[in-house]
Amino acid sequence: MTDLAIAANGLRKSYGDKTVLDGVDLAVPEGTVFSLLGPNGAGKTTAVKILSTLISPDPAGGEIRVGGHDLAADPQAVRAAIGVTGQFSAVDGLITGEENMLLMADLHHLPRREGRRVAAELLERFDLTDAAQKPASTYSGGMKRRLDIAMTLVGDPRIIFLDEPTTGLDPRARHNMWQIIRQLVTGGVTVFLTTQYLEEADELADRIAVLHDGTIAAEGSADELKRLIPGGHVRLRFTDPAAYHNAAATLHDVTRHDETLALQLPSDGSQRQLRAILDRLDTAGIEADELTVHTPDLDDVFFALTGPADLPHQSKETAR
Ligand SMILES: Nc1ncnc2c1ncn2[C@@H]1O[C@H](COP(=O)(O)OP(=O)(O)OP(=O)(O)O)[C@@H](O)[C@H]1O
Repeated sequence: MTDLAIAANGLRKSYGDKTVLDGVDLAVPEGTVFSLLGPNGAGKTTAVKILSTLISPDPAGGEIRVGGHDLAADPQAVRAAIGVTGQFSAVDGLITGEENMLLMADLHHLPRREGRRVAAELLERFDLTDAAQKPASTYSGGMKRRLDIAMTLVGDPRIIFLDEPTTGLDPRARHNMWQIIRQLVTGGVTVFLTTQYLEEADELADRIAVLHDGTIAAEGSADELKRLIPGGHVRLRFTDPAAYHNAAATLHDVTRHDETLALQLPSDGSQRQLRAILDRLDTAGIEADELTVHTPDLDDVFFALTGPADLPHQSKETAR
């Protein structure tokens, strides 16, 4: 158990008769990124709030340990070991970035000189030195998030909870944030990340748990989760109806889409399989106008596990 930064057995939380978490087990090794993935309202923030001692779990659940400390018996020790950056920023817009940092240093009872040193170092590390004397309300969304994380790091936490850290950020700011998270982990910090972005979990997380209906519907690395579901296929499109019909008769195991003159074949996307398909077409003298390979991604896993999306799912296909 000692190498687990976070360990929870049967985490439960209900509000009235609404069960939000219905027995969630978590095991997050030190120095790794764990991502809790789930649609709106799945209970991600609730899990973060419990693990960071902001709210209590239902008493029926099992033991929860964070940073090696029992959450129920020693919440103070847990608080000392963690940092939390929520969806709603802790940044005070009326004061400057530097003043926000110094406020955190005071909260952590750092001596004045030490507080100034830590604040300056973190502002530099998060590329906020130039903006340090400006009111935080003038910062962009990405700058505010960076300041928020910098403030979290003042207490030098070994475990950081990041609740949807990139929601609302533009792609550049999101990639910057990913870089920051990777650097934190390189420095030995454990990151518990909640996100609605599958790409984010895919990029960052060592392990991903998909939260659905109050329980973990699946857990594993991104690759393990992708292997859980079938869905790899090759799609061939034709403009010539005769070529389309010939191909449908020549190839095995095809699904026909007569309206669009498209054929779909199950495939793992390997070179060997693609060559076999193309060889059969060549031998029959048939030329497809377009060939695309679809490999399952985390979106497919997510929809397979949590039910259909609200919007029609746009399949991601790689043209070859
Ligand atoms: N204090 C509360 N009282 C009653 N219901 C609550 C309370 N806090 C959260 N809930 C409900 O619990 C459910 C889970 O909420 P939570 O904020 O944990 O979801 P989430 O996965 O973080 O969603 P989002 O991605 O939208 O932030 C929601 O249905 C929410 O309405």
